[in-house]
Amino acid sequence: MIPVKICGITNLNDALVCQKLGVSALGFVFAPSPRRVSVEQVAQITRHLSPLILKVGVFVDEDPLRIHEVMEACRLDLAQLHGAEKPEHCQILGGRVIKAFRAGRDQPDPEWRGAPLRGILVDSYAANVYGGTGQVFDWALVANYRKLGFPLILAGGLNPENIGAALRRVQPDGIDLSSGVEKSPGIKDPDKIARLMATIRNSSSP
Ligand SMILES: O=C(O)c1ccccc1N[C@@H]1O[C@H](COP(=O)(O)O)[C@@H](O)[C@H]1O
Repeated sequence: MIPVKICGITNLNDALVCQKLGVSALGFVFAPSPRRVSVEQVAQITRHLSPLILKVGVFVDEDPLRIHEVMEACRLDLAQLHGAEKPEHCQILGGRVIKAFRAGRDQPDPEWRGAPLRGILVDSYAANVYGGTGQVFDWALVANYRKLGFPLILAGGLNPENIGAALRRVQPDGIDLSSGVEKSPGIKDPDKIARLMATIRNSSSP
């Protein structure tokens, strides 16, 4: 089954629901967002989670030394970078990085080839917002980013209704959802997550 990341977790209950439903990774947003969380909140949540689920911090143009501090304090496995960060950032973070590109907006410049990354994420572009837009982009644009040669995570407006089509069309190495599985900004909807996981499970059975 394809690895699933649910982003914008703000409370332990939502995190435990995701863990129980078989989600592979949880995202915590440390950038301006209706889903923004503090270091203290995330440290409290992650101490109750299985060591076998990945914990990911989401940052926008944050000082890499600060990111490192936050990752240590919150026991995070990876940093997901949504701003104008450069490959040097990823080096400082020991390569424990997923770099986000906004489809059609951020160019997959050659400087990223061979950068110390675990993978790239392709998200939608919306003016003045760095993520969590709830908007789908033209999936044909993914081809441009695949050329960088990293495992590719698809994001941007995914939800239980469109996930089947997205998997068939893009065949990503992972998917990332935030607003499409919420009741309201920052509060997840267990029914939507259960439907999402059931659809993915059915679409990956032989
Ligand atoms: O979720 C946020 O609020 C957010 C804020 C700033 C940067 C990234 C953010 N989340 C990431 O945005 C994409 C897509 O979200 P959506 O499914 O379209 O709502 C995803 O990669 C989240 O990790």
